[in-house]
Amino acid sequence: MTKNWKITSEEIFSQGPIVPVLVVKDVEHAVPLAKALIAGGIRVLEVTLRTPAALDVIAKIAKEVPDALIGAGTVTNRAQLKQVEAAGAMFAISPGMTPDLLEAGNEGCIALIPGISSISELMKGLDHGYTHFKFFPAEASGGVKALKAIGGPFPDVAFCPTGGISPSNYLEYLALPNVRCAGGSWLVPDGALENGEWDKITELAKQAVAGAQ
Ligand SMILES: O=C(O)C(=O)C[C@H](O)[C@H](O)COP(=O)(O)O
Repeated sequence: MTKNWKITSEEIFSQGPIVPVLVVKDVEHAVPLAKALIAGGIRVLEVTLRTPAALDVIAKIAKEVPDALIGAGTVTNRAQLKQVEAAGAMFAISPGMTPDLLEAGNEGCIALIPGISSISELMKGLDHGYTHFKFFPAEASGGVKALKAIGGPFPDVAFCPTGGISPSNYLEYLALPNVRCAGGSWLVPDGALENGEWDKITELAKQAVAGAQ
């Protein structure tokens, strides 16, 4: 299935091993946060639609931090996909999938990475022409063992697991052949963001990236 996406999901997955999942309440944090993560060696950013500021945060990063590959998380329906695309997101990630969201993703201009946590969902996604998925909630859905098992019948499907990933387990995920990158909120602890501890965020990013090399 040919898609009109500006950047493919494979290109997004191959930018680096870590995808920070960001919950940003204050639009003033957008640019310094993005710059702090980029200084730490991370390029792909997932700003979740969990706060009223999220669309403005995406727009600001898209405009002011050209080095970032800015995407939106928690995109659960067609309307949100349109909104994040208009805000300047270069990709969208969903914790799950619906037939309508999958169709909207195929019709849209930015890559959609649907979320799955079962084989049947994976097969629905494949039927709609998707090959790159979020595996969510990763730890609660069987974690590394589940992804290893899924790799048997579906060796060509690529995953970005999130949900319960931390410094203590992300390397086990990244060691799997069907895992291209791992995502999570651990890189930007709430306190560090609220207090504007940009150096600390850069340091956490550097450690995570260095560990994965
Ligand atoms: O908001 C979304 O769209 C999600 O799909 C969920 C996030 O990816 C996870 O909540 C991150 O999980 P933690 O790293 O355990 O905090």
